[in-house]
Amino acid sequence: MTELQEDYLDQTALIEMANLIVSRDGKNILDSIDLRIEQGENVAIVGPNGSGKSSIIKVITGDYRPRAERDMSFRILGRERWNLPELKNLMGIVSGDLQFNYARSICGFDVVLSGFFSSIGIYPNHKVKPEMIETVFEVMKFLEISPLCDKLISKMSTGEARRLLIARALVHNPRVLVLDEPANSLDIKSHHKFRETTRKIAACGTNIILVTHELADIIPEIGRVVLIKNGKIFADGNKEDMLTEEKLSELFGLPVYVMEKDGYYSAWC
Ligand SMILES: Nc1ncnc2c1ncn2[C@@H]1O[C@H](COP(=O)(O)OP(=O)(O)OP(=O)(O)O)[C@@H](O)[C@H]1O
Repeated sequence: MTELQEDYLDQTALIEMANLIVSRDGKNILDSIDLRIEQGENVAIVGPNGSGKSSIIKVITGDYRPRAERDMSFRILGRERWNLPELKNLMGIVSGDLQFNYARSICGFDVVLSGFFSSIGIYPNHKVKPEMIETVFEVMKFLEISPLCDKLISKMSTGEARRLLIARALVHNPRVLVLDEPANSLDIKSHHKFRETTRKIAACGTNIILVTHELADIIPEIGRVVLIKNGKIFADGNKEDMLTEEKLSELFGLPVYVMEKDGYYSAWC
């Protein structure tokens, strides 16, 4: 854990948003969002396609700026302003966009190593220190992906590449791992492996913020679910109270059936 991280180990919320609005093309894609996520809390953000889930993540990562309304506030660990290296130390991000950027010939080891430089691959100007190399080996071992060291990411399966990108996100030992639709296009076995990986990370005390429309992605360690609809928070609370047939039917606008088994949920209609 870095000094910066230790400084913030208090009761300050991890993320606080109040009356947060984001507009694009004259439309509020996020509208009056009030959201507080505590340190140590694992949260899933669930909603239909286009509801605003990824936009919330893009606000957190600084890619989208909220509108400067008078009563708007947005803080991460109590602070309104963060520079990129600080945010990078705090959060690891895995998204589909990132995987698309990596669709070329870079070996697994370099993909993970490039997490230290927030780059796509390793370049001559990167100063690679021995402790970075050690960390890459450690993280790959922890995630049980050491055999992917020499394999080109362009030749990996989607599941392998996804776990590699999680390793890339973890090299800084971040406090928070943000997963945006992480299990898209994974088959049943890869999905299982992915969930086991996420559980292992959560067990080590890393906060998980998961964005998904797939209930099966929500690991038992996630206790809170925020439902998003049309850019607004539709409901927010304990997983058991949110993942009900009544709430999900209203969220998706059609009758949804839900089943729970061993802490995992699935839904169909
Ligand atoms: N840069 C942008 N310019 C214009 N519209 C945008 C932009 N980014 C997002 N939107 C719109 O905002 C809405 C919310 O998008 P967002 O990607 O946050 O949804 P989502 O819930 O993550 O969807 P999905 O599940 O399909 O990934 C969508 O209608 C989308 O078209």
